[in-house]
Amino acid sequence: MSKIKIAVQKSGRLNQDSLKLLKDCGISIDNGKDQLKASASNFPMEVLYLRNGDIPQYLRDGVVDIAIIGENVLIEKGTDIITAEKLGFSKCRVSLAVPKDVEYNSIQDLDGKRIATSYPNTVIEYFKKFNITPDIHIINGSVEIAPNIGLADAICDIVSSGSTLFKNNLKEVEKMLTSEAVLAVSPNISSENQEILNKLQFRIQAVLKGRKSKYVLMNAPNEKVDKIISLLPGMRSPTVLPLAEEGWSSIHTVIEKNSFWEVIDELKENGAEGLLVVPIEKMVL
Ligand SMILES: Nc1ncnc2c1ncn2[C@@H]1O[C@H](COP(=O)(O)OP(=O)(O)OP(=O)(O)O)[C@@H](O)[C@H]1O
Ligand SMILES: O=P(O)(O)OC[C@H]1O[C@H](OP(=O)(O)OP(=O)(O)O)[C@H](O)[C@@H]1O
Ligand SMILES: [Mg+2]
Repeated sequence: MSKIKIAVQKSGRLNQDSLKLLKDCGISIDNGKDQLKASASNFPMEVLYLRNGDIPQYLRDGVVDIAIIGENVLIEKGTDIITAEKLGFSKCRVSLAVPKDVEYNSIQDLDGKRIATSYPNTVIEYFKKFNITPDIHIINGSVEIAPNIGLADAICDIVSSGSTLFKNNLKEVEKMLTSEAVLAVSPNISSENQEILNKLQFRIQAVLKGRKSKYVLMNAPNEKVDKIISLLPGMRSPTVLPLAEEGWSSIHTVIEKNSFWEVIDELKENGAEGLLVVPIEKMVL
């Protein structure tokens, strides 16, 4: 029987969340120490641990069928590769930054300036829109140090909290793109492995929907139930069950994770008591 080959980052920012996602999909991977290849014991899958930056080429060559990779790397090196699913972790942006004390009005200020980056194609594409040809210096790490050591006038790199920029006396001046981890697919995937991918994607979607939602339970006097239901931003109509105590009901529903805080005060004001918010492991609609 065929097995789908998935590339997961060997070490770095994506590694743990990628393995956690597979685990939450019910896939057990037999990991030996320092192994670069591992098999799943309960799903037709082989995991290859690779460098994030190398993955687009492996997908193109068909060495792997699918991968969990930073979207920004696909934009830089793999515009021909299909994104099957956004995975909701490793969120960041790719930005241009200049030294804090440099005056910056528009991107035209960077015309003729030296830009240090690990993402040359992304910079070239972005500058094309403004008819500027950047003077790019490719660096593969610690890009933020470049202006301080006189290697460049500006940088283009990943920004998340902004603390690396801050520590290096830089300010973000252009947000070029946003990125998160994605499930990418080789253009050469076989039809057999495409079927396995469909099964995996079904599981991933159920896990991601579960992560975005909460199961909410509360008690209320019967005469307040209709009003409370009207306040709940639910999936469908909530479940209402009678409590052992005469005249009281329990209301159950699923709501989007963050919307709970927006409605909690109103629910309480309208008679809801004993509210419970419970995580959801998987959700199939
Ligand atoms: N500070 C950050 N916050 C959130 N996401 C980030 C951050 N830095 C990087 N990422 C995302 O995680 C991905 C992997 O980053 P990481 O620094 O671990 O590896 P890398 O240096 O790009 O790759 P390689 O595996 O080739 O060494 C990036 O492509 C980006 O999508
Ligand atoms: O805005 P922040 O939250 O400070 O994050 C941004 C930093 O994170 C990444 O580096 P990472 O820590 O992955 O180190 P690396 O250069 O070794 O990949 C990125 O290259 C930035 O330097
Ligand atoms: Mg990094």
